[in-house]
Amino acid sequence: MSEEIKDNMTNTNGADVTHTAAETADSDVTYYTLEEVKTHNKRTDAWLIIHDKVYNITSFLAEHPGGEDVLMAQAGTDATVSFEDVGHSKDARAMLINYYIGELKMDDREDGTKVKYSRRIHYNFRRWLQLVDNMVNTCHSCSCCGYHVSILHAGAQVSLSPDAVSSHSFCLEALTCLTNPPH
Ligand code: HEM
Repeated sequence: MSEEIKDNMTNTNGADVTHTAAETADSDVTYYTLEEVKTHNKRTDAWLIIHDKVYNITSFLAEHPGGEDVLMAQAGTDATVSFEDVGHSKDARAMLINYYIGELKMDDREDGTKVKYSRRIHYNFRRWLQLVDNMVNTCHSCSCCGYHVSILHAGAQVSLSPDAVSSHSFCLEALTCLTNPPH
C-alpha cells in the first residue's frame, strides 16, 4: 500500500495513538477504484458509491422502496447526489451499512479536504459505528475543542461544520468527549 500518511489520534480513553493509513488499509478496509466500481452495473451485480463508500446493492434492488429502476440507473456510478436529492430518511441511511463493502480509492475522490477527512473516518469505521449509534441525526459540540459535529446516520456518513473540516483530529476528539465525561 502506497499511502504512508501518519495520523496522530486520540483513542476512546483519551490516550494518544499513532498509526499509519497503510496499516489501516491493509487490515481493515478494502479500496476500490472508480473503474472497478463502474464494471458492477448489472442487475445481478450492482455496486454504487455514496459519500466515497462503496456499496454492493445487488441484494437490495428488489427491496428498495423507491424501486429497482432508480437504483439501476445509478449502478456503477457515484450516486451521492441522487441519494441526497431524494432526501432519504434516517432509517434509509442506517440501512447503508448492510451493503457496505469498502472505500473509494483516495486517488478517485474529488475533494482533497474530504479525502483527508475520510481517511480518518474509515480508519475507525467499526469503532465509529458503535460510538455514534445513539447520536443519529443530532448535532453535538465537543466540550474540548468546541467544534460541532453533525452525525447524519450510523457511521456511513458524517458531516462536519465547514470550520471543522480542516481540523484534522477533530472528529475523534469530539467522539471521545461525547462518550466519556468531559475533560
Ligand atoms: C443503498 C442505497 C439506498 C438505500 C439503502 C435506500 C433506501 C431507501 C428507503 C428506505 C426508502 C424509503 C423512504 C425513506 O426511508 O427515505 C427509499 C426511497 C427512495 N429511494 Fe432510495 N435508497 C438507496 C439508494 C437510492 C438511490 C441511489 C436513489 C437514486 C435516485 C434512490 C431513490 C429513491 C426514491 C426515488 C425513493 C422514493 C422516495 C419517495 O417515495 O418519496 N435511492 N430509499
